[in-house]
Amino acid sequence: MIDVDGPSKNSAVNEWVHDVASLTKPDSIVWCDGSTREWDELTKMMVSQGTLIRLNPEWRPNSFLARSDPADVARVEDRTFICSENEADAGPTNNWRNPFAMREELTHLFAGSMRGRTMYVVPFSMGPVGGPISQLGVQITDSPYVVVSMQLMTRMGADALDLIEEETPWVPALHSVGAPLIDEDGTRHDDVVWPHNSTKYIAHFPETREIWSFGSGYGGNALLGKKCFALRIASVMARDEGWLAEHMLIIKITSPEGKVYHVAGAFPSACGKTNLAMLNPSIPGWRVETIGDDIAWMRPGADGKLRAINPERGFFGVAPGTGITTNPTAVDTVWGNAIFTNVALRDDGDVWWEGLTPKAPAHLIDWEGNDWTPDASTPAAHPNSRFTVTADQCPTISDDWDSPEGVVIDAIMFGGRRPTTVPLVSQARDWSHGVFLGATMASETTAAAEGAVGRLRHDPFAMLPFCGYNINDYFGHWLKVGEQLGADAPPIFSVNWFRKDADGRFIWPGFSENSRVLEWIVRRIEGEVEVVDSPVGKLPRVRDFNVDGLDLEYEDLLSILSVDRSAWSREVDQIGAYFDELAEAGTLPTQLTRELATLRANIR
Ligand SMILES: Nc1nc2c(ncn2[C@@H]2O[C@H](COP(=O)(O)OP(=O)(O)OP(=O)(O)O)[C@@H](O)[C@H]2O)c(=O)[nH]1
Ligand SMILES: O=C([O-])CC(=O)C(=O)O
Ligand SMILES: [Mn+2]
Repeated sequence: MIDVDGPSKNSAVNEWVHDVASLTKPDSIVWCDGSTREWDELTKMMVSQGTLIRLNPEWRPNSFLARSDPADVARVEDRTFICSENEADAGPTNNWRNPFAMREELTHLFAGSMRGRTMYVVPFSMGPVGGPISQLGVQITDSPYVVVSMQLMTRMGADALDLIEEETPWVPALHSVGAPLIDEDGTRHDDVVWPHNSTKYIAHFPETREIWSFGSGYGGNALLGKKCFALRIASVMARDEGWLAEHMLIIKITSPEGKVYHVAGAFPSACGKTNLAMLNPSIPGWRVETIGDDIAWMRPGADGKLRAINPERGFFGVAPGTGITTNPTAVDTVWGNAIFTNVALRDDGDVWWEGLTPKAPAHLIDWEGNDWTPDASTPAAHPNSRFTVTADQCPTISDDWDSPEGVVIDAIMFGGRRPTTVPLVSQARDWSHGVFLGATMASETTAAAEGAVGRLRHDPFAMLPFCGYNINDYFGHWLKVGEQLGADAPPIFSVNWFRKDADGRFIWPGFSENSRVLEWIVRRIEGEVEVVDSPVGKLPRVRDFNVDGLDLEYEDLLSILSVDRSAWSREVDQIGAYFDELAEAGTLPTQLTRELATLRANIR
């Protein structure tokens, strides 16, 4: 029998751990302290079990490769549920389940699910430990891979546990891979390299601020501080408390004049946040530093300005396409102390993925553990393969990246993967138009989630898979925050790096050249450049756009800086249909229908 007297000062934490252990029946319980020793022991154990492969320390010290089961490689959106008491509160974009029914179903699944395994208790802080915007949680998991990943991705361990006093709010986050090693009749099985269950549930209870995740060991399904807490549960907290929990990067920009700006940007999964967060400007005199690459918590501060923190401690970044030319900063960041999941293994014991170097090595072991040569018909690394590493290893990390009060946000960007229609950059006329730009974002799907890739879908605010409540109310909440900020509300911009030509090639070179767009945004913040008014927003005058040294045909630049009226006329119809769909399951703010009417009138 397990003792209820746990090490937490909060009796509810100890009781919950006790109750979960009684339900899941692990062999043992370990309270994680986040120490180097714990990391060393767990990684060593996983190497001996085959879950991790130690990379050659000469090239990649203290680093590991994990190969997941091919059936557990990405977020599972169709298995993700918002279990609010009323279905209407989950809204038109979420899968809903009755919380009582879901709890019952999950209780059955979790019963005995940790038999033969160790149950780890992982206290963590999202945001700097003890910070005014930070939040505390405790994850229970039977996956040591999740424990070491949480150590890189959150402030995990003894310090976080210490802060959870009897009355301190904390979020319980329960996780099991759902692969017990002992049957009910007592038969013991051998473990597999990547245990998971073909039945998966990523369940959220917004009213009681709880997370239950079953059956997956991968990324956003299993590292519960990230998408489940810092976005889905936090978006509900933010609605109730007047702040914003967003799928956004945060950067610090220093102009040649030495003036500093902080910019936040929402892009859907695998659409360029990490790359922009680590941008190496191609234009002289400009500097970009990293604050966050995936999540921003933003709050109107005492001075009335919008302040943001990155609640994470590390990066869980897309590997393919991250290379020495596209993102040398990320390549430098992962020099060591990193976990790589589903990338390829080189013969010299280092890692490789498509796009890391221009030429593939002559021989590799691919992400499924098979021999691979450059003439293979499948990629060596899975398209959603990832690196996990702490942010403090990033050479461009900003001094204020872990400032507990956060940084003042001077501009907000929204961007999707749009091969047509949406210009390279435009500025919203005002906050309400900016909310319309966020609400009408669409993007081609990527490998970050299970399902077809390259299908255009609406992804409002890049939050489609992450908003924990009714999206109509979420739009309303954004409008309210704007009203509160008033004249201090930052300007909002739409960007699109992904326009393609008739041959399917990207027109805009992207990556470090995106600094030219940032320059224009800064010039707009300063009121130094005029705009061209267009039906879709304020566009740059071509003469203001810095093209020095840029390898791009003038015609091509014009095409991505202008409005294609016939494409926009189709877009308006699509937005209209989407808004109708959303409004069937909630109250779409009238400001947004008005914005659409204005756009429709102007585009004809
Ligand atoms: N063409 C083009 N591709 C880009 C650009 N920026 C990023 N990408 C590609 O987009 C893919 C994903 O980019 P990331 O920056 O990792 O995406 P993310 O938004 O951080 O994704 P999540 O971690 O899934 O939320 C990579 O393959 C990049 O190479 C760009 O400016 N132009
Ligand atoms: O959650 C994940 O697995 C990775 C991620 O950032 C996303 O999908 O947006
Ligand atoms: Mn993300």
